[in-house]
Amino acid sequence: MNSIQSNCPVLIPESERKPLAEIERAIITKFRHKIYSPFVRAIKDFQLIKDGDKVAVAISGGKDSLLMAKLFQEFKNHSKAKFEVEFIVMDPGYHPDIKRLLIDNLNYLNIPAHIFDGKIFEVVDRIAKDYPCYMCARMRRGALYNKAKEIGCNKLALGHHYNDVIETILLNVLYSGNFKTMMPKLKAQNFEGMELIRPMYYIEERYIEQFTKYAGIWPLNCACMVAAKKIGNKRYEIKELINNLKKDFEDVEKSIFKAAQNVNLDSIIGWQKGGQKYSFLDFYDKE
Ligand SMILES: Nc1ncnc2c1ncn2[C@@H]1O[C@H](COP(=O)(O)OP(=O)(O)OP(=O)(O)O)[C@@H](O)[C@H]1O
Repeated sequence: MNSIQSNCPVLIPESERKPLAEIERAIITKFRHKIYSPFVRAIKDFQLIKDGDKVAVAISGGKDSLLMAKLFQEFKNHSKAKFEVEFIVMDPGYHPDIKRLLIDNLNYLNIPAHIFDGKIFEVVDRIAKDYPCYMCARMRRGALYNKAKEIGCNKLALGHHYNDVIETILLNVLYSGNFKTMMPKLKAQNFEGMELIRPMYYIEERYIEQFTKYAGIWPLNCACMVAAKKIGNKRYEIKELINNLKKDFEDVEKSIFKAAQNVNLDSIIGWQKGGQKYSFLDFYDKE
């Protein structure tokens, strides 16, 4: 657990880093339709932010959450919503070179963040060698909620995007035999009063990549020091599967995404709600 892994896809910038003012302007001009508008639309559609909210924007240093931080700054400058924003970064035990790159990006992009140590890689490597990702994700979520709460926030924003949602649906169907999507918001189970929000829900990953390359930023990618290439695999396989499906059916992603908004309970055998299991038979003779 001591080297930076090298097997992940790397985003290569198109050019030198653009000046900050240009990057910020591009969010609301060049990338308005592809990025800024879907961000605002998700906030409105799913009622992600209310007046008086204090949102902790969680930044890993990857392309998605760096952009999310800038989107929040733009949204705060341009909308009438009365809310506060804090930026939080948990260092899970990044390689020193990775951490340097992360801090350099935050400084360059003018994102004032609370950076705190999570020591998660070390613990996960010690106690959960065989299932590091599950453990890491759980510990990370807990650490982020804790920090958000400590600095007075009631919401935690994560940088999951449109393609994460689609891949999650397919991963569940194909590998777990259930139909579950990633929710645009949910109430934290162990942190009373806290909510998790995903304002990048409608933003397609290819546009995040385009933006990042355009801005000339080198984001962190796969900074994990524990599971190396091992885990990302299922997600990469699903990505490849979807890309293959798209060759024959261009709108396949839209269909998968929409499937979670159009579930017809009259044509479902069984489902769960609030931890309780139901069967169509429970209702069959009553109808
Ligand atoms: N170390 C961290 N500190 C703060 N937030 C984090 C950290 N790791 C993950 N997150 C949050 O959780 C989200 C999902 O994490 P995941 O590892 O799946 O990221 P990702 O898909 O690679 O996105 P990103 O490009 O933002 O890293 C991130 O977008 C970010 O909001």
